[in-house]
Amino acid sequence: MLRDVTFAIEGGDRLAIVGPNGAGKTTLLRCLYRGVAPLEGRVEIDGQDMADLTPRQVARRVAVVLQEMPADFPFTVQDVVLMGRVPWREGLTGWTEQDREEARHALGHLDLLSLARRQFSTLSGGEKQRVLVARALAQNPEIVILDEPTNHLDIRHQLEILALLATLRLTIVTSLHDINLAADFATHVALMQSGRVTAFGHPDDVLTDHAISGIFGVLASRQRFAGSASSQFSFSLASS
Ligand SMILES: Nc1ncnc2c1ncn2[C@@H]1O[C@H](COP(=O)(O)OP(=O)(O)OP(=O)(O)O)[C@@H](O)[C@H]1O
Repeated sequence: MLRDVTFAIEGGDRLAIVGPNGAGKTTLLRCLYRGVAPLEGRVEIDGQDMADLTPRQVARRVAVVLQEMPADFPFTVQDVVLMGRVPWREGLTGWTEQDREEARHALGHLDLLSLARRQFSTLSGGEKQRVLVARALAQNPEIVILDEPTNHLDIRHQLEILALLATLRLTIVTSLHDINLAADFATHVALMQSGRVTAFGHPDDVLTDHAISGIFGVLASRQRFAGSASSQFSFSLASS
């Protein structure tokens, strides 16, 4: 259950939702892409209540990359990425050249062209994750919502996917467990605990030692490096 959640982001912002297991990150994301309707309150996109939009109107503006992957999915990588074009399809016509071009472009962006003809079900977890991001990009959305997009990825692909998302002129809303990745990637952070957003703002203002220590029940300490904008959190158990 979410309570008292109010925030706004602008086009082009990158929002990371950070918080412990069960804090409500996935539930908040579901509300944002209209996977569930809020019991109270509303989600607006450009001042319009999302509930007033058709699923197709939402899908043309918002692409979603979820953690759950279909186990047995008899499609090739190329087919899966083309599915991102469904909201743009008119009537019962087949794929247009533009659909195929958008899909190719997205596959190239995610370094997946060599896997285009493979069965999706035969890919590794990380490869599947990249295919689902490619499908979201082929959808040509304004907003991409991702639930733990780096979950199955090795460190290089984690950095690559977040760097790619950061270079696209899209609005990104993503849950992230890795606080260091969130601090580097996001323009805004929403810190969540027990269904509430307890802090919202610039990563430097929200991701403080005190806030992270309190919310996760650990000792968090952020080290900043001389002459560099980057920083690194280190963590230890509060009792150790
Ligand atoms: N469909 C549901 N019915 C009942 N409770 C639910 C449902 N979905 C989520 N919850 C509960 O709501 C709370 C928030 O869950 P949510 O999945 O949003 O957390 P989360 O922050 O994404 O957690 P995690 O980091 O573990 O993925 C949890 O206590 C969860 O058990």
